Amino acid sequence: MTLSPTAASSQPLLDVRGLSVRFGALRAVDDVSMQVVRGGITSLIGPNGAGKSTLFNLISGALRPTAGTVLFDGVDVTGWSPHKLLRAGLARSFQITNLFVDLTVRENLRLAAQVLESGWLALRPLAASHLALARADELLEEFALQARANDLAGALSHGEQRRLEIAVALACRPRLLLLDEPTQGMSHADTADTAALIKRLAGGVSIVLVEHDVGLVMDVSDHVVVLTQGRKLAEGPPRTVRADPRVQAAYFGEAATTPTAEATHA
Ligand SMILES: Nc1ncnc2c1ncn2[C@@H]1O[C@H](COP(=O)(O)OP(=O)(O)OP(=O)(O)O)[C@@H](O)[C@H]1O
Repeated sequence: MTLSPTAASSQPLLDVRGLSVRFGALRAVDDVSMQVVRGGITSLIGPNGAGKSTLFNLISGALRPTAGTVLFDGVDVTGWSPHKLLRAGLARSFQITNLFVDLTVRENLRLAAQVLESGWLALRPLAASHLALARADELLEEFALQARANDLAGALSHGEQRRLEIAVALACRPRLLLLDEPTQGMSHADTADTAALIKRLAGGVSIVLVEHDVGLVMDVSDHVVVLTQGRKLAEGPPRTVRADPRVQAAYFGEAATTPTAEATHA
């Protein structure tokens, strides 16, 4: 499927308008609007339970909103299935890895890349899927996973699995990539590598990042959106958001005023 390129390139790639969802009485996401421009990294931060993953679920089609719209490249994609969104160029990675642990690393990438192939080609035997195989090999190289290509995904280290997860999400060459806590559970070294990887990827794909590591967010982001209790509290460039007293009070707390935190994140 191709989205009609009616929009000027100055139009936001993603335009979320008044998005809401309730779970019973809980307004998990409450009238949130945000825009993602083409290129660069937009991060979504907020305390536990703020609604970050739920907002990702609404944007990526895993949940249907009770109100609001999602425009992707000018097209109303509200309520589209994750698969349909993926084919349109919107992919996501998950907080908990979503790999086929009993398949090899290359197989995981090849299966993900098959979305690239349309119509009858996709029904051909897997071995004949040349495009997908070529894309898998490209990603193995790009993500420095060649040495692990024939190992089961379940045998990878946690850091390698998270890296593979991002590679899988990129297999179909999306225009927008939603990354849900890519450094969760990672060592300090793996986190630093992931920050560098995210920066590098942003040259080719627009990224929306949910991340608890505020230092990483302030380092890699072009734009930061802060959620609390399902609502948008603030947004702007990292420095501006960091300095916003409402954000400091609601999210950063005391740490934001300490010299160490300022030196690290400002
Ligand atoms: N399927 C669901 N059913 C009921 N309540 C839910 C459901 N999913 C999320 N919630 C609730 O919605 C609120 C927002 O949760 P969400 O996971 O989006 O927050 P978050 O900002 O991603 O948190 P965290 O940083 O801990 O991952 C929380 O109160 C959570 O308990």
